[in-house]
Amino acid sequence: MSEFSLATVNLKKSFAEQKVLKGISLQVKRGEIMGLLGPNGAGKTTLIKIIIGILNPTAGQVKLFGSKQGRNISEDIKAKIGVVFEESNLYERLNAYDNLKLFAGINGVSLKRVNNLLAEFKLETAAKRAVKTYSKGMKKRLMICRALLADPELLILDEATGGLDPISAEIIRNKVLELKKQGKSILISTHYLEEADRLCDRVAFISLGNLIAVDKPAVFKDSLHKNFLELSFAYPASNNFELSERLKSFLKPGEEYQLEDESFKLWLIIDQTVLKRAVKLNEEFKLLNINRIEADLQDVFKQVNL
Ligand SMILES: Nc1ncnc2c1ncn2[C@@H]1O[C@H](COP(=O)(O)OP(=O)(O)OP(=O)(O)O)[C@@H](O)[C@H]1O
Repeated sequence: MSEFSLATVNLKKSFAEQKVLKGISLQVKRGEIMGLLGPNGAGKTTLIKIIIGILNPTAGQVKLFGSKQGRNISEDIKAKIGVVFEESNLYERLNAYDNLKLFAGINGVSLKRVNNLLAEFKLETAAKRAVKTYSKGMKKRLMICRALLADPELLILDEATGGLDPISAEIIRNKVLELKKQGKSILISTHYLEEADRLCDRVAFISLGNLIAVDKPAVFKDSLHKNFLELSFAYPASNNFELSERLKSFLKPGEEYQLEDESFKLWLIIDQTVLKRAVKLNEEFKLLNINRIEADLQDVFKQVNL
């Protein structure tokens, strides 16, 4: 059994003169949640379409569960993959139950599983209502149910969590984490960096068809060395010049301050001396607020896509 559910090897794709993928080699391990991040037009959807065999690559290879794929992906491999795209693939006039029943019939899946999925995704009470009356979040939950009918080993979500209400987003997130616990692999393409940070074991940054970097979110964030204590102190705006001079002499290189109406803020680098220095300031000024500021994936995204 291969360690990887999915591997692409130097995958390239051109549409006429436009080189959309320029040699992507990406691996998703079993039991791993991999995030695919990148600006609009980076090539994320094209990559996913090649992985599941909707598009053929111009060059390179896709390996699924250890086996090299040719032009057509075999039916038994297809059955191990569930995919959710941004656009709906549901029958709007049918209700949720009949939608799933239809696809369950095609895939030889039991009606018990249909009922279980509707319950897990909190769609039981609406199951007999036409899908056209559903909210965006409910439709998305149903699309995921559809993708999970055949209990796939690899679930691919392309922009599947965008613009959802918090309840639907939470149901989907919890389900993704549960699937991971069962040893399934999940590839998520998303613009929601906070979500990628919370969910993904590793994230891959794609820009202009190149794979820029792949690593754990924490490794990317740590690499930015953004780790500050943000302190706010009260200060009557009487002698700003004197205060500025005082703060300039206090701050280390890389630290900053900002004067506000009745207060000032400063950002101290978190190191072994930070608490001692914060206490010293607190003897001089009245402390209003204290926060820890760390890099997030938004900062990493900006850095990577410069
Ligand atoms: N069938 C096609 N024919 C021609 N060009 C295409 C085709 N499909 C995609 N492209 C182009 O390939 C580039 C990458 O598109 P893709 O949809 O893969 O990006 P993406 O990273 O998924 O973007 P987004 O985040 O906006 O969904 C875009 O410039 C797009 O116009």
